[in-house]
Amino acid sequence: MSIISERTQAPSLAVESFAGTLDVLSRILPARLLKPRVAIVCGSGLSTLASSLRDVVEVPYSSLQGFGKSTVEGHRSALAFGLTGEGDGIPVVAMLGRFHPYEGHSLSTVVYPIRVLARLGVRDIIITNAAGSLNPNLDVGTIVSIQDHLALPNLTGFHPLLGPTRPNYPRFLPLSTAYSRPLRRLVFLAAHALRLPRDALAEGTYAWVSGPSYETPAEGRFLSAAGADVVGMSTVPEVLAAREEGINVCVLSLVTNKVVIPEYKSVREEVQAELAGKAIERAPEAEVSHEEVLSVGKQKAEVMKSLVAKLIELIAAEQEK
Ligand SMILES: O=P(O)(O)O[C@H]1O[C@H](CO)[C@@H](O)[C@H]1O
Ligand SMILES: Nc1nc2[nH]cnc2c(=O)[nH]1
Repeated sequence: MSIISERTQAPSLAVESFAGTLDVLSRILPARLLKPRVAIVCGSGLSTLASSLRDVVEVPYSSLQGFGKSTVEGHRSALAFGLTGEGDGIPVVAMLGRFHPYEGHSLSTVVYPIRVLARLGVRDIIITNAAGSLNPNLDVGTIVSIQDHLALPNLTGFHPLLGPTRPNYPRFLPLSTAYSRPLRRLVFLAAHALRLPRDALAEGTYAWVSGPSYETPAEGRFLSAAGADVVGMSTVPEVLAAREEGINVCVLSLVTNKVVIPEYKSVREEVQAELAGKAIERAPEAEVSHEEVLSVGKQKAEVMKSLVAKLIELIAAEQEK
């Protein structure tokens, strides 16, 4: 998959086979689950976000035309339809696993499920991810409500909305209000209702990179200097497709590791200190791993789950107004 082939394949049109997908869903799902009002995208290690749903019907991606297969550990490959909240319940759909371009998926495949969710009637989407911290104030375990993004791939031609103009879609999508302010407000109200500690939830900007390598320290400093607080390899294409489809977007990043390590010191300083007989303060040389990312996801699963469940309740109440 090269940028050129992405450009020339008219990505937004290539794999659209909505009728088939919707037909399968309408045959499998009971009527009360077929029209979800809110969707969740579960990030790396966060599939348990859907475990608070009841009356769940899981539909494997393999049975849905146009869907790829998630190949990353910590991502399953199914849609989970279910209910949350009291009484009749609020119909919700969760993507248990997403697609990343680094897996070899085209950008059109990456965003295809979002377009299907739009056709099911989803009006609000909560997109979650695991991310590295670029901001010294954001510690591992912090949940970050994303208010903006910095997407170098988009600015340099790797963009999910490239392709011929389509009827009923904006040619030039504005993004200045992509991260819904009303939904971000509800995130903080949900945290308040749950009495989460003040530092459990922060606000910040997400940098999208293609991966699959993690950042070098210099890349981390670069993204931080450019204004990003956390970095990850997903989410932004989904946000763009959701906005193009008219869905309100809320993004929650779980900080799973630090990318910018403030104590960074040069080897030269270390050697000079050593030669001068001074005590050597070695720079930490930690390496991030996907196992570490998944393990933080596991540790924080409960708090993420309760925040998302409360947020859905508040969203549903707003939808009813
Ligand atoms: O963004 P999600 O899918 O949560 O996953 C994040 O974790 C993986 C790296 O550990 C990358 O895929 C990165 O994007
Ligand atoms: N690019 C990137 N993605 C991540 N996902 C979880 N942690 C990281 C990280 O440090 N960098």
